This record gives sequence, C-alpha cells and structure tokens, in this order.
Amino acid sequence: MGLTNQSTGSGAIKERFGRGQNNRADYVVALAGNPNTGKSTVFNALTGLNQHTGNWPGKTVLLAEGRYIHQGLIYKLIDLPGTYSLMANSVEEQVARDYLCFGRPDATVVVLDATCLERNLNLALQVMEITTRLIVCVNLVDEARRKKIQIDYRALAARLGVPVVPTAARNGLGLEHLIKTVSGVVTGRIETKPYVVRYSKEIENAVCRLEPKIKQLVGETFNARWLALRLLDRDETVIDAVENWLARKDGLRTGIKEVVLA
Ligand SMILES: Nc1nc2c(ncn2[C@@H]2O[C@H](COP(=O)(O)OP(=O)(O)OP(=O)(O)O)[C@@H](O)[C@H]2O)c(=O)[nH]1
Ligand SMILES: [Mg+2]
Repeated sequence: MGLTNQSTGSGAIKERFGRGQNNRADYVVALAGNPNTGKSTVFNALTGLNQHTGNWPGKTVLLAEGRYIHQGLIYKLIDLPGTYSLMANSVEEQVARDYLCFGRPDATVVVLDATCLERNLNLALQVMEITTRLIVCVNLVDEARRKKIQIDYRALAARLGVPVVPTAARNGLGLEHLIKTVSGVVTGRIETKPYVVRYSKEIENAVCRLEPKIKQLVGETFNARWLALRLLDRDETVIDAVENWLARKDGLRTGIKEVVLA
C-alpha cells in the first residue's frame, strides 16, 4: 500500500468541495482520534472549511461539520474532539463517545499518529468495539519517515481487520486514497471485520449472559457487546444516555438498569 502512487495531493481534493449545499447528505462520516493527530487537518482538506488547527491538544471540543462530494454523492464529515479514550472521563470523551454511539455515522475514520502508533491504537480498538464500519488513517507519515519509523500497513490492516490508509494530511498526501476507501466502506464494497478484543473468562462469561438480554431491549440499534461491557463497568453515563435516547425516539423505557442489577 504505497503512499505516493495513491495520492494526488490537495489540489484534486479541492475540486470535491460540497459548498453551498443544504443539510442533505448521502453518508455521514465521523473523524475520531487522539488529540493532535491531524483530524482537523484532514477535515479541512476534505471539506474546504477552516476548522482551527494547531500543535497543542484539545482544540476541537465541539463537533464541527462539513461536506465533500465524491462521485456525485454528498458526504457529511464530523470532526470529533480529540480523545485518548471513549470512557467519558471528560467532556471531549463524552462528546466523541455519544456521537459514535447515538450519531450512528455510516463510517468512522480513526486518525492515528504514525509516530506513536501503539498508544493511538488503544482508541482505535475502543472505536472498533462500538462500530464495525471503520477506517484507520495513519497520519503524519512524513514525520514518521523523518524519524525512520517503518510501518507495515498491509500487516496492520490484516491484524485489525479494517482498511488502513497512510496519509500526510498537511501536504494532502493519501487523502484521495482515504476518500475512495471511505466510499468503499459506506457502500459495502470494502468489507470490514474488526478485531475483537477478548477479556478475561469471567468478563466474557458475563458478556455472554448480558448480550442477548440487551439485544432484546435495544434491538440492533446499539452494539450489544459494547453496551454489555459498559454495563459491567457500571458506566451510568452510558446507561442513562441509552435510556434517554430510546425514550426520545420511541417513548420507550428499556429497563436496562434492571438488567444489569439483576
Ligand atoms: N508534519 C505533519 N504535520 C501535520 C500533519 N497533519 C497535521 N499536522 C499538524 O499537526 C498539528 C495538529 O493538527 P490538527 O489537525 O489540529 O490535529 P487535531 O487532531 O484536529 O487536534 P485536536 O483537535 O486537538 O484533537 C497541526 O500543527 C497540523 O498542521 C501531517 O500529516 N504531517
Ligand atoms: Mg481538531
């Protein structure tokens, strides 16, 4: 998976700006990632907007929204705040987690820093627990190259079970490949089969018990395994958020709390 032969630079990307569109979108794509990995740089390059970027963390706290057009279809892009995890320990983490869970985007691009992949993969694995439609964008490959870090993108994609796209977003490199890969994932042309993190036997047994009960309550709306794990964490913020979402949507009470307390 070479970088240069699949990249045509930011010039070509700029032709795709969906300016002046109303709120219609064919697909919704979220950008998630640790702080300072270049999410807003990717967002700006794809949408032509000017979301603030800089080299200190925590700038994007609220969701920024923009659009681009690919093969006549409108993609709404959501720039999520940078987070190290989705455990809702901060406003940023809660905003990102709630969007991934309740916004239910058609695909999520997790932007990783190529110079510290190991730390960044932690978030990718967490996102993979919520959604299967995911693309890993390994950004800052120019920096990694400068530091003589070599990454086997093919092996990474095989291990993760999702497409991996190397980019240097500040120079527009790899973004054309990213746009095509996103299109492949949202249309189902590219199949994803994300790696499933397995926990201890005790936790897995509890998940097995909870998962079918949760599915009965929430159907296919939410990822039952992820909800089961959060319930085992006794993460009240997720439980409340799911209850509120369903109450707003269908006027239903799920009784999820009763399930976990049972
Ligand atoms: N060298 C290099 N720098 C980059 C690249 N992409 C982004 N940057 C720089 O990295 C810094 C952070 O980029 P942002 O786009 O603001 O990062 P972010 O992920 O949106 O940050 P938060 O909103 O804080 O989460 C900026 O100075 C960018 O210019 C890249 O591919 N190569
Ligand atoms: Mg940002």
